[in-house]
Amino acid sequence: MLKWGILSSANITKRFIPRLLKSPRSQVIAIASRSIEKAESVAKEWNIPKAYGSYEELLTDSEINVVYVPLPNVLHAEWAVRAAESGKHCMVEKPIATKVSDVHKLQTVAMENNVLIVEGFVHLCHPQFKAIRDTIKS
Ligand SMILES: NC(=O)C1=CN([C@@H]2O[C@H](COP(=O)(O)OP(=O)(O)OC[C@H]3O[C@@H](n4cnc5c(N)ncnc54)[C@H](OP(=O)(O)O)[C@@H]3O)[C@@H](O)[C@H]2O)C=CC1
Ligand SMILES: O=C1OC[C@@H](O)[C@H](O)[C@H]1O
Repeated sequence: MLKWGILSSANITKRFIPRLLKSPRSQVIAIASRSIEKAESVAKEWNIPKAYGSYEELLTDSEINVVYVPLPNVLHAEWAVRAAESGKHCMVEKPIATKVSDVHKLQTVAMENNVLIVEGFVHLCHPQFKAIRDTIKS
């Protein structure tokens, strides 16, 4: 079972959380925000059991085994590293990082901590790219 912790009350969580709640393989355990009031408000909206007033606190929750990182792009690598170092798998919003050196760091930290770090690269599944692939093949 994927037991998710969500880092922030980003707008995209309004689209991500309802999809997760439909998945039989996922449970949303906690949400964190820099503001405990915001975290509690999002938690109440979606019946998420735990709310934290800092991202650090969420990463200490041993019930969570995968973290969703929808922070501003420049913070993706830092928090993916911190999640991996806390022993948690990580799904990072696109772009996974803003520097090639950070991508290399993510590869290293994932291997060292035996976790997966994946990018939520929505465009791979977009119909327009399927159409391009189909056109190239034909
Ligand atoms: N896959 C997809 O289809 C889409 C992906 N995205 C990606 O998702 C990510 C989030 O986008 P979006 O939802 O628009 O982001 P928002 O600006 O709505 O949210 C980002 C959140 O990050 C937190 N945060 C932490 N530090 C800062 C800071 N210094 N300044 C501002 N916010 C901060 C805030 O949460 P809090 O206050 O709760 O701590 C804030 O709500 C981006 O990486 C974007 O590229 C966006 C749209 C679609
Ligand atoms: O990456 C994206 O894909 C889906 C869009 O709705 C979103 O605005 C964009 O950031």
